[in-house]
Amino acid sequence: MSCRLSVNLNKIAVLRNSRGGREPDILQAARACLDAGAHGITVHPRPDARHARHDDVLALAGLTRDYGVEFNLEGNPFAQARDGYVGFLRLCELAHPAQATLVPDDDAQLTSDHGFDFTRDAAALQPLVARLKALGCRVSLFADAGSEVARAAAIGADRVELYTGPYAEAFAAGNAAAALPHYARTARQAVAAGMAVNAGHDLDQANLGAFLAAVPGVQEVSIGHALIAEALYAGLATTVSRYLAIVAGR
Ligand SMILES: CC(=O)[C@@H](O)[C@H](O)COP(=O)(O)O
Ligand SMILES: NCC(=O)COP(=O)(O)O
Repeated sequence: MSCRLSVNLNKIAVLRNSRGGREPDILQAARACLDAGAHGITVHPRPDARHARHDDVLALAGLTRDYGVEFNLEGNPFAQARDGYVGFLRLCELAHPAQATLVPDDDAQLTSDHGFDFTRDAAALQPLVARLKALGCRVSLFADAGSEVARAAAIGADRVELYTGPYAEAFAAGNAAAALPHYARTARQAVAAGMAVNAGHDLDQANLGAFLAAVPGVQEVSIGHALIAEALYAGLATTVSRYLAIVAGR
């Protein structure tokens, strides 16, 4: 099966949140991605609500249900509920995402930057994975290349999502050939343990092809930061032309 693309809309929410109000509208962005053929939508709400918020999650859950596509909700299942954030498990109970991707990032992190330590975290993860599966969610665990992914299967995970940040860095430095075998080996181990493989973080139009060519069996990539940046460049010329037409007609 070919790889599926889930578009992460966190950055649309960041831009909107920077001004308050509704623009850019995360639902309009989601519709544009899905109308263009994207296979699903991802968001990664964080407890401080700097990205997608609780209301975005519920609205996107409805929209993706209407489109009949996958909604992938990412988050740290250990983060405490607090003002404005009900906690990841509760959010999954409310939104019923098709896929829940568990990511061990803490509040101080700018963005996700590592996968789980499956040996250390197994006992804590197992009941949470079971609860999510009882809700009907496919469960994916964020994993570093080279980590003990076979243990993720023992925890009950359906998939692992390979954290591709280090690959993206290596690619930018011209060292992709050194990094890719670690990802390929980890992907094979995951499949041998009975799971499927997703991948994400800092993937872009430049580095994605080489990754998919080298890493077997990747079923889904979730891409946000670079995709939204690339979309800005792709759309700026058209948009500037439209403004020029308006000011020229004054
Ligand atoms: C798990 C992962 O890698 C993504 O959810 C990523 O964290 C999204 O990017 P931002 O943190 O920049 O929103
Ligand atoms: N799971 C990775 C994701 O959703 C998007 O990560 P990025 O492309 O914003 O780095």
